[in-house]
Amino acid sequence: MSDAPTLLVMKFGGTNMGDSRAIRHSASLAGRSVREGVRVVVVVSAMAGVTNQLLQLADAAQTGDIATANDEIAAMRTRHFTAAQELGAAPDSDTVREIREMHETLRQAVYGVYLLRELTPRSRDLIVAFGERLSAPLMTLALEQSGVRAHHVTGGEAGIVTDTHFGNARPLPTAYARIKDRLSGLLNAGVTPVVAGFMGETEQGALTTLGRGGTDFSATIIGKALGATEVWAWKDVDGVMSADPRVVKDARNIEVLSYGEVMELAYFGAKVLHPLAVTPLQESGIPLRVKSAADPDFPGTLVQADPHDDARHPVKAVTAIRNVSIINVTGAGVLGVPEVVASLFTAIARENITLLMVSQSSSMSNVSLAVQSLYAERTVSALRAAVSGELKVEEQPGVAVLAIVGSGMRGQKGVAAKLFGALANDEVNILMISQGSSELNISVAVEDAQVEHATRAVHGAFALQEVAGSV
Ligand SMILES: Nc1ncnc2c1ncn2[C@@H]1O[C@H](COP(=O)(O)OP(=O)(O)O)[C@@H](O)[C@H]1O
Ligand SMILES: N[C@@H](CC(=O)OP(=O)(O)O)C(=O)O
Repeated sequence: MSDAPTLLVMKFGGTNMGDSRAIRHSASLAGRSVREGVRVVVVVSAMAGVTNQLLQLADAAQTGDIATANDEIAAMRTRHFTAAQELGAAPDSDTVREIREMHETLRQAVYGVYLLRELTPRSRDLIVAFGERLSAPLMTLALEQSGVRAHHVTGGEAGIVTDTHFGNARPLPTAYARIKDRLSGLLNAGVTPVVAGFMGETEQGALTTLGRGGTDFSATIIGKALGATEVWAWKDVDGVMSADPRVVKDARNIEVLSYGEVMELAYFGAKVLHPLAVTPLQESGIPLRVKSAADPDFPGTLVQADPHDDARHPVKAVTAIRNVSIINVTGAGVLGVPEVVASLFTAIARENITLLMVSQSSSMSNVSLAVQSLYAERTVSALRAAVSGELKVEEQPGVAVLAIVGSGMRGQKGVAAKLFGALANDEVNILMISQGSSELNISVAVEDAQVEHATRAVHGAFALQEVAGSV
């Protein structure tokens, strides 16, 4: 960064909000910049594990198991009370009262699901967003305790107005002016806004969520709205790594990535960022920094507009999506008819299912589609309905998609050969192959049981442990 930042949006994820110690440390990271005269907006995720717990208890209520749902809510309340107490909240404080009231509202919402035995995407969103609504007051408390004036708001109160795609909502163009309007007052008054991430609300005021991992997206939406100097996503890793460090022990931090590269990585399973997180930053060119909360002075990964290529190392990272199914559509001759292929894709689009990979045999007797196994049944039914018995539609489960990513592979010869060679040496069978015309990635479908050692083999073959981060 050449100039000192004037406004930073800082995102803290579930791990960095996991307990009172983690929250106090996160608050100290934000406080450090505030004390240096930087205006900071803090965006928080739910305490680690809470989002999954909320999803599970909502399902329990829907199936009639209200006792389990209530036990989970009680355990969650204890966890938030404990954190508040450890952060110094008195039993009669605003924070404790707010946490108590929110759990009561949550209990009522879950009871409604139990009575109706119905969990709509809209009610699931309302329930699942309580995690972030509950962690925001804890961050405010920690900031106030460290001498930073702070005030928390929900995503809707912060101005994040979205469409009505519950569970996967997108900001409306009007959101940006509204966010600026809502948050500037606090910032101008010297108050640090704490925004509950992951959520927005419709024009009618119904709560929406932005998809799993959506707090990254909340932060970049706010960053764009306020014209932030940078957006900082604090993580439990050094930055974006050359592979998932849980799978590849010697994965290295990548110093610089382009928006496009990060999107490919996130799309192909690198859980480190939400796939759409960089999209709000693309037009304005605002950089995103992925930083380690454990090592705040380490520069982490800078994500920016320009590619930063190193001709010697065209591939920057290897990543994988697990739990994938290949859907094979076969039927000699029929698939050669353009209308038939069009009807397959129309059926998929109608179901709003994301295709991870597509390939068609040149004899036109087979089309293979890779989808997350979660959507396999729906995909098979939709395709069978679309081709009405003329073609065979079958699921092949137990697949994973492995991708190598890097803008430097554009026009480079031998990259695919090296990938296939590494997989062959490791006795990994390739089920499908695809390369986008942008040449930012090459992806292959392999058996899920082989994906971890395949990832390590590919990481080694491209010598990522030696070069990533040293560009
Ligand atoms: N290429 C990668 N680089 C860094 N982390 C990765 C990568 N792929 C997967 N991960 C995983 O992503 C995790 C961080 O993402 P996440 O837990 O969603 O962050 P947070 O909740 O703190 O925002 C890491 O613990 C790591 O295991
Ligand atoms: N809590 C939400 C949103 C989120 O972004 O969380 P995290 O930052 O912990 O990945 C989720 O689990 O999906």
